[in-house]
Amino acid sequence: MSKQQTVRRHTPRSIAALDAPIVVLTAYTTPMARLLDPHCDMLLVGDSLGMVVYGMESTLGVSVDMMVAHGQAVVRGSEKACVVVDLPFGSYQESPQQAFRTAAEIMARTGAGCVKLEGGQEMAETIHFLVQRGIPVMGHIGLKPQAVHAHGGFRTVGRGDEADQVLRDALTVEQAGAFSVVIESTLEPLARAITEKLSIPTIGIGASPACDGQVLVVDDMLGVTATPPRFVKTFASLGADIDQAAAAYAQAVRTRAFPTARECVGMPADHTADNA
Ligand SMILES: Nc1nc(=O)c2c([nH]1)NC[C@@H]1CN(c3ccc(C(=O)N[C@@H](CCC(=O)O)C(=O)O)cc3)CN21
Ligand SMILES: CC(C)C(=O)C(=O)O
Repeated sequence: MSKQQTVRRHTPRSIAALDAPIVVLTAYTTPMARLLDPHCDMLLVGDSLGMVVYGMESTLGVSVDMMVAHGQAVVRGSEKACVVVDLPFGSYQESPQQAFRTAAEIMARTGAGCVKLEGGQEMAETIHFLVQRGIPVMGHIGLKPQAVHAHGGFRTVGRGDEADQVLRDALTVEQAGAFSVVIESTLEPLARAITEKLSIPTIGIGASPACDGQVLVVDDMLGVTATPPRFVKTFASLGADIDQAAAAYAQAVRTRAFPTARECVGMPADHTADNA
């Protein structure tokens, strides 16, 4: 976005080498990417955009073209953060070859330097296939929203016997060559065990402070989402601000308090002078 060449963008390699807590937020648009970029190590163009931006009930309806459009927007609006784009439902699960074609298309069309895909052991072969061919991959284990129907809803994963499977997932994802892994909606002891066993950074969402980094959906942390997941902390109340602003605008229009001369194009100078 900028003409200066001084800012070097984070890469999957430089992210994997960070030892401080890693700061990640989702972003879906250029103006939001511009605002978040100075503060984040990574920006995730998550397929959560189907729910957050488009009002879908799950992420299953998100297409490659939607991910490309929003991926392009976020790459344009950022210069320092590593941008990672989700592979959407149905675009990679069939085979490693299908995953490669989708990841290559997304990276070629957006300029993003890596992709994220959901899955543990069952996706190890696919992750390995991509990584061997030059595509850095971020894994995603625990609650996998694209498997919401198999999970039986958006719920905590890794209670009891399930914990062993999630730990195996983590180890195989690392072995397959992922540079980092998202852990979603798991209990603290499991997230801690995984983070201790892995040498790649773990990025938690609803997965405790034991992780190497944290990610939240930006609309959730800004207080825009009507009913966010329980693990969210809101750092602003933009939903309330927008409500107030819309109410003030509506009243100004209805009372003709807006626009005044200063907000009009091409008004004579003697009219605008009062408001200058
Ligand atoms: N706005 C938004 N924020 C997210 O973090 C998010 C999305 N959308 N969409 C994709 C996935 C789905 N995620 C979710 C969504 C809901 C819960 C949730 O409501 N969980 C319940 C607990 C339910 C249970 O354990 O039975 C909660 O109360 O937080 C969790 C993760 C996380 N991701
Ligand atoms: C919730 C995060 C981790 C995600 O995968 C998404 O935004 O789609």
